Formats: sequence, structure tokens, C-alpha cells
Amino acid sequence: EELPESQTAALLEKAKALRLRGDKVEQSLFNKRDSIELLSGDSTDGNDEDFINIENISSDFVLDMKYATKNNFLKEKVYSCAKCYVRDEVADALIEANRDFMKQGYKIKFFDCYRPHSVQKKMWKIFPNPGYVANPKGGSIHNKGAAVDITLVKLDGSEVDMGTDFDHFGKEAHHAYKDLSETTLNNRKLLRETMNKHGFRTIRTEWWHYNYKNSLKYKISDFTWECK
Ligand SMILES: C[C@@H](N)C(=O)N[C@H](C)C(=O)O
Ligand SMILES: [Zn+2]
Repeated sequence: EELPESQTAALLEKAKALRLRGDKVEQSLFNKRDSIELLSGDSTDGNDEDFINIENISSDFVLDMKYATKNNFLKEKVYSCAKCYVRDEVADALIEANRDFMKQGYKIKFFDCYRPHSVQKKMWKIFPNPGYVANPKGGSIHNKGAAVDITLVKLDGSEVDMGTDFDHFGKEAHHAYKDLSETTLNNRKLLRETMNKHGFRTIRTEWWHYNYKNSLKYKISDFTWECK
């Protein structure tokens, strides 16, 4: 028996609210897990000087910084130039992960790295959904220089199919979404397992987003890099 339209709409609203609540709980659990690690590990203030331009220490990465173009969900070029800055220890872990990928015939391509807090505010204004954009109130791990948005390319630079474009804000981008070809699922798995091995964690809704462990110790930053 079909439900009346008003009841269907109410149920859909309820499901959406529950999903949003789930995303908030996930974020708060992530922060708690990070706090526990922080208590058991060494601590640093995480000043702006602890950032490094990844291209200064390795030429083995590919950069495709989407927010330095208009081809992104903001439809605006929010970075003056394409650079990938991350915290020193995150850079070390990325180099190790990339070494691992290269042994298997792939390398990391970056879509985004450190992201100034002011850009996070802009993103939230356009798309205030905590499943896909972190609330600038608490800040994104990108604002701390400890998250990266990435995919894989083959060693000759050719694309690897991950099933959706970068910043596809829908269920097809979730790790649990399995209605994809075996090759695509294997590509996502390779990315996930290798990144996990090197200290990076996934979030439920974005196959491209990786948070480095123990990132709560880092402060939110708003510096912008130089473009020459
Ligand atoms: C906007 C998207 N690329 C992203 O990074 N989302 C996460 C949740 C974030 O904003 O931290
Ligand atoms: Zn991200």
C-alpha cells in the first residue's frame, strides 16, 4: 500500500535528520579517538612553521589541486596557485605511502592538502552538510594540515577509476557503496589499505579523503602560501 505524499516527505526528512546526526556522531567519535591517542603520545603546538610544501621534498607526487581552479563544487578559484602544504610528519607518512604505491605501479595524485580556515568557512556556506564538508566551527583536519584528498594514477600518469569524480557528494562516493565494477572496488581498496597501513584514516562518505592519525594536537591555521 502506498503512503500519502505528506507522510513520505516526513519520513524522508526524518531519514535525512538521522543521517546528519550520524555524521555528527562520527565526527565527534573521531575527535575522541584522536584525544585518546594524544594523551598517550607526544604533543606539539603545531605552529605554522611545521608545514612543508610537499614538492620541496619529493617529485614523485602528481598535483591536481581542484580548488586552485574553477572546476570544483564552489565554482570558484579559491586558491591563488596550486600548492600542497601539509604538516612535516604527515609529509613523511605520505612519502612512505607513495613509496609503497610505486612498488605496486601507482602513485598519489593530490586534489587538496592543507586548506586555510577561511576557505572552509566559504565551503560551509555553500554546502553545510557535515557528511561532506567539515563545520568550520570545529574546523576540518585539512585546516590543521593533516588531511589530504587524493586518488591514484598509474606510473605513466594515466587515471585510475574510483567510481565517481572528486567531491561527488552522494552515496556512490561512500566506502560502503559496492555497486561498482570489481576493478573500481579493488582500486578503492588498494588506496584504503595502503593509506591505513601508513597511519591515515578514512571517513565514511568520501573515498578520496584521508585524515592522519593523532591530528588533534595541531592547531587550525589560516595562512596562505606564497605564489611566485
Ligand atoms: C570538501 C571535501 N573535499 C572535504 O575535504 N570534506 C571533508 C569532510 C572536510 O571538509 O574536512
Ligand atoms: Zn578532504
